[in-house]
Amino acid sequence: MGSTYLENEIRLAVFASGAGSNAKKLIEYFNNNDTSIIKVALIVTNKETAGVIKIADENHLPTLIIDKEQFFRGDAYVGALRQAGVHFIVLAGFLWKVPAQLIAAFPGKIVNIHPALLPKYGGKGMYGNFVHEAVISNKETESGITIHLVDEQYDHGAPLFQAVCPVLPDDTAESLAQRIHALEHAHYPEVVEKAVKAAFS
Ligand SMILES: Nc1nc2c(c(=O)[nH]1)N[C@@H](CN(C=O)c1ccc(C(=O)N[C@@H](CCC(=O)O)C(=O)O)cc1)CN2
Ligand SMILES: NCC(=O)N[C@@H]1O[C@H](COP(=O)([O-])[O-])[C@@H](O)[C@H]1O
Repeated sequence: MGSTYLENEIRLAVFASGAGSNAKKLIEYFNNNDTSIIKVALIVTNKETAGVIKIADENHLPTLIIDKEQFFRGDAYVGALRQAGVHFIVLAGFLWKVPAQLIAAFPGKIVNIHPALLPKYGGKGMYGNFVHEAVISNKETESGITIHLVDEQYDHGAPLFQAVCPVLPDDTAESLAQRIHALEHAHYPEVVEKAVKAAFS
């Protein structure tokens, strides 16, 4: 994957498995801002049907579609990410566990957004509407988002930011997801910007 890019750019790879609404907000925040040296440079997905691919195409961004064998038992795509000049990784609805090899290649430079108030409602199986269904089932009166550094366990890395929203008595997983998405879109880009600046300061 050939790339030409400005030497002073800090290049992000956004990993996503789904619709990509967070990826879209990150692209709009960084790539539509002429004063930012931080840019989304690559979209990485494990799903050939992911909506995030269309978002990448609409924004003239390259997409890397990864497979399990190389990701978990090969080089974890470290070579391809280096060739693309990637400096920092942002997980945005990515549904595979990032392997130790990739974490080691980007120490302190991988962040994730989780649609709940960790440490509750995290871990294997806790993604998408499964999270919101568990929150509602447990009659929680509030939920929110957690943005954290990524370590080798799911949803275990150092927290960077949390925001809270109410859970209403008549909420469904879909209505709560909509409220959570609004929090994500409002906060993720700025928290990513702060984390990237801290990593490269
Ligand atoms: N090493 C890490 N990798 C990932 C983390 C992390 O914190 N450390 N966060 C996840 C994102 N995530 C929650 O925020 C999450 C995503 C997916 C799962 C999960 O249970 N996945 C299933 C597979 C689902 C599929 O393939 O469709 C599974 O592992 O069985 C839990 C949490 C991203 N990676
Ligand atoms: N545990 C991981 C997890 O559930 N991540 C969640 O996936 C959604 C992706 O939405 P998007 O594709 O529209 O950005 C987001 O709500 C994100 O918090």
